[in-house]
Amino acid sequence: MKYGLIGYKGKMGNSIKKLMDEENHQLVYKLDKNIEEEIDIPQLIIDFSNKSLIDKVIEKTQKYKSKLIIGTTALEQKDIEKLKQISQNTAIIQSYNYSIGIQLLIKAAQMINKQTLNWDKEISEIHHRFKVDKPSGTAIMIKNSLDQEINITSKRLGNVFGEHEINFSSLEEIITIKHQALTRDVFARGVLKSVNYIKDKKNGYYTFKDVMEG
Ligand SMILES: NC(=O)C1=CN([C@@H]2O[C@H](COP(=O)(O)OP(=O)(O)OC[C@H]3O[C@@H](n4cnc5c(N)ncnc54)[C@H](OP(=O)(O)O)[C@@H]3O)[C@@H](O)[C@H]2O)C=CC1
Ligand SMILES: O=C(O)C1=N[C@H](C(=O)O)C[C@H](O)C1
Repeated sequence: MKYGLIGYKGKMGNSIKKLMDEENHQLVYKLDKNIEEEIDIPQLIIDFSNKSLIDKVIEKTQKYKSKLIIGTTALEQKDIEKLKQISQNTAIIQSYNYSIGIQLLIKAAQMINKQTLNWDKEISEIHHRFKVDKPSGTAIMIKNSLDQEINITSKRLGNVFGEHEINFSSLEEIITIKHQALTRDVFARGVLKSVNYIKDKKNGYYTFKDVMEG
């Protein structure tokens, strides 16, 4: 598939390009801070850049009439609404976390949450020192999946790829569930899975949960 990569010089961009190359996809459009290169019309745009670029991402998706897989976090509700609007004319997959493990963690958390409604709950996340947004998009996604106000604490340490922990506590016991990303490739592999999912989709707004249940 001919694809474009926005944020292609970044940590995720590098990981995604490596895996897309292995699957013989062709990178025909690149956009990063100091470069824009168009070799051909991309059928799909993949965006792992920065929320400040969202209008440019939408503009390019509309210009090329391409499909879109977006992983950039810290989007505002108005940005999500714009993506849903343009998904009437193309297929879009949006997720703050493309790892299979986090989808399973959310399922487990929802099951536990149903049985512990009056328990104390806390979400904590740790990421590398270069991460510009706080809390992580994944922590927000977990909180939203439990549909209740839950405190989130964040740490920015070294080169941590992504750790998310949820604690459920009564006065007599604690349940802790945790996910650790050991490589950025875990997210890139979820993007590859999403590329195969979106191939035959005409239009619509999808999440990585839809891809997993595909
Ligand atoms: N959904 C998921 O599964 C995952 C999502 N993410 C998210 O993906 C995004 C990127 O993460 P990561 O790759 O670690 O970040 P990086 O900072 O390594 O990469 C971001 C890239 O986008 C470029 N960029 C940033 N701002 C602009 C701008 N205003 N104009 C043009 N280019 C810009 C950066 O260029 P420069 O380096 O020159 O600033 C860089 O090349 C983040 O939002 C992160 O939270 C990360 C991992 C997994
Ligand atoms: O910036 C990162 O690295 C990550 N960001 C995403 C988030 O904000 O949840 C996903 C993952 O945890 C890695």
